[in-house]
Amino acid sequence: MFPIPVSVLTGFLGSGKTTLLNRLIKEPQLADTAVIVNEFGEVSIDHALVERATDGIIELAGGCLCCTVRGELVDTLSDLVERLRDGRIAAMKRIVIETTGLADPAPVLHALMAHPMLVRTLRLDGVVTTVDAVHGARTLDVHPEAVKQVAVADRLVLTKTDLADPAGVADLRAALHSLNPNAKIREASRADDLVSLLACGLYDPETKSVDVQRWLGRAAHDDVHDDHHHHDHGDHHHHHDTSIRTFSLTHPGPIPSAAVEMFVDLLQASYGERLLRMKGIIELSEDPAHPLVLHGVQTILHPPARLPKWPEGTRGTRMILITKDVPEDYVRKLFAALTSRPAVDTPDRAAMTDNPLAIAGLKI
Ligand SMILES: Nc1nc2c(ncn2[C@@H]2O[C@H](COP(=O)(O)OP(=O)(O)OP(=O)(O)O)[C@@H](O)[C@H]2O)c(=O)[nH]1
Repeated sequence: MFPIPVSVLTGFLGSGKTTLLNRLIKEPQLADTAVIVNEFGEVSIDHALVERATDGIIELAGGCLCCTVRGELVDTLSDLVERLRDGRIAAMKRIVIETTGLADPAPVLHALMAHPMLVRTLRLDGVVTTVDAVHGARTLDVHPEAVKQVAVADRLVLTKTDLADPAGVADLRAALHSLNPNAKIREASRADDLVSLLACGLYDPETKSVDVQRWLGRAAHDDVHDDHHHHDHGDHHHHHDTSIRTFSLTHPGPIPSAAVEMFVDLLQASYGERLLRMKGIIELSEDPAHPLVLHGVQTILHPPARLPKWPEGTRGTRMILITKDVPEDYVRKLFAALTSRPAVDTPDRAAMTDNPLAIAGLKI
């Protein structure tokens, strides 16, 4: 039964991790796979979006997998191993951990390679990193986490090549190759043999760049000093990058599609690529029985999808926004106005619809 191979699935915000995971777990050969997804934000959306009828999906709540819930990841894995040992759960062939898009993968890998109990029972079997072909190059320039995710990978999966300009894709491939010459690059649209994507062999930091070895070393250092100086390691940019914020918006009742459209249009027009990620499950007035799933990734709004029914009988609208330099207060007021829940000093939807940009007291 042991050691159980563990795959880490990482990649920047909205780069297609869950989409790939959904394809993977449908493969019959991967039927006995436990999936651990890292939930971000206060409301649960990711769980609803991983398409699996049975359980076997474990959610880690709150924040970034690499820092705040690293302890929780270790606890979850230890607990899983315990339950396997005494037969409380059926044997599994593999564990897949999907990190959040902003996660620095180094501490997660370090935990898997250095934790005394986990190294005996689990075997890190590779890191798969998704890279969005539309935004990838720019994201690598702006977000150091994205560079690390690429650098630690065994396999790089290019997503959204169907939406990208081919010359840009060629440049991106070259950039990826120079960041991580040993990783195989595949296109999600062509990845027919999905199972082989996961089986990478024992994870070997030696084949990675010198930077990766330094990052992993740094993660070890973090462990030793965990209690004392949590936040003073320069590599943890997202802790210090206070301009990046995650917040959620909820509304208990249905929302007209025109209001949803206006909300998303205004946000995208105003903030563009600063709207790093938007993810929502929406109860539409026009069709409340079928949840609408919205995915925004920087400047792109993907075609909305419908779920056949509400997960766990929950209705209403939940949205998660991950933003850079976007005033949360403005977004909240806009959402309140469009959902006809006027906050103090905020006009209602009718007033907004007439002249949405002229909201008293609101500046973009
Ligand atoms: N056209 C196209 N869309 C894709 C592709 N891969 C993913 N998407 C879309 O991109 C959006 C985001 O995909 P997800 O799989 O949720 O991305 P993620 O990396 O899990 O996102 P996070 O929740 O931020 O971690 C969804 O609307 C997907 O349908 C692709 O290869 N082509």
